[in-house]
Amino acid sequence: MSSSPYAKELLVAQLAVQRAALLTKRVFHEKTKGTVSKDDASPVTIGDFGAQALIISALRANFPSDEIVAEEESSTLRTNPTLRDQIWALVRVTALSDPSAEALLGGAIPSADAMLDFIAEGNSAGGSRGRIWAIDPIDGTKGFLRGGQYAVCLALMVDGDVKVGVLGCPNLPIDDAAPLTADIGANQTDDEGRGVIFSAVIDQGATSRPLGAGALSDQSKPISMKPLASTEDLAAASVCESVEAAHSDQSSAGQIARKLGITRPSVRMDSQAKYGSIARGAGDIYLRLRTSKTYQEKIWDHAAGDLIVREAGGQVTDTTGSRLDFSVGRTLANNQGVIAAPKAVHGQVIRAVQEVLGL
Ligand SMILES: Nc1ncnc2c1ncn2[C@@H]1O[C@H](COP(=O)(O)O)[C@@H](O)[C@H]1OP(=O)(O)O
Ligand SMILES: [Mg+2]
Ligand SMILES: [Mg+2]
Ligand SMILES: [Mg+2]
Repeated sequence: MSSSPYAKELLVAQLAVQRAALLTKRVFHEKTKGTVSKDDASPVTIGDFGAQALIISALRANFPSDEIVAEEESSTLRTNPTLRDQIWALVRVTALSDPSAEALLGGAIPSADAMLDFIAEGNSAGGSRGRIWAIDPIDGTKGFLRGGQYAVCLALMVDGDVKVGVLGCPNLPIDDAAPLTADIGANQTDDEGRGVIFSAVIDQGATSRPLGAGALSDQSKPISMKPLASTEDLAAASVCESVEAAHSDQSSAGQIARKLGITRPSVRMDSQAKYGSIARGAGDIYLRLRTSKTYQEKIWDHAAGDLIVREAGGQVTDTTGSRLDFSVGRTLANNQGVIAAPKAVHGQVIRAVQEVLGL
């Protein structure tokens, strides 16, 4: 193993994300996905819980004293043995089908109860001190359920700063040069040519590699944002935004694009696949404009993507132009929305955002 900073964290994170992504793919092909509604009416499936259990067990085997902020909690499973057992069966069969990374990932989870305990360990309050991992086991659960884009997301923060970010995107093309496709309508789950892991380590650049099983042979390729520099470049840019109108103000995004001279319709896709897509130059700009004054973005929805885009030559801020602040807990309480774009044009994009939003 190379001795560059965070080499072990990167390797463990990639293997854990890969294994969790295999689990989610398995769930997609099952008839019962165990979908239940959470208190906020958003869906969660056996895939979300199972992926979170696998990632936390891998982190615990390697970094026992790190803190973990993860999206899902285990309390509903403790009173729902049927759901718990479905997840347990899935976790076991996935680990068996991915044997070659066993040594690094710490061996099998011993029991269903131990699995629930792992899921529950993602309850850190976050903050500005020490090593904290952020996990979104399935980001874009709605996209996942409809066969569109979703991402398995893992990031390490140290003293509030993201140092390592990994995104597993099972339904994106492996080919970094493949054009963007909108999420709705197309079945994007055929295995052929799809499945990619984006990674970044602070000051070491960003990469992509195919998502597979087991050991990671060296197939990482450096990725970079498209080098937009001029107003003409901007006019040909493509904008990525959420599928869900409730997650981002699509009408303001349309006005911003027009102000920048952009003529192409925006590409709507679920999840942090948007960050990965612009980081490899398949898209150019990610706009996320808040729709409510009360919703606070969650750190697990942005930490990995933020680093991957910045390491690929992009700039990521909120609509006021401030960097995303991962140091204040489980949410981005200090930020409003997200604007990600190639460095050279980010200022121009922010000006258009502020004119349209009246900031
Ligand atoms: N009102 C909201 N504004 C912005 N993001 C939201 C909102 N409600 C939920 N989300 C989160 O947006 C993420 C998906 O983003 P995208 O639209 O880019 O695919 C999900 O993690 C989802 O969280 P949750 O898991 O709680 O549903
Ligand atoms: Mg969710
Ligand atoms: Mg999410
Ligand atoms: Mg999620």
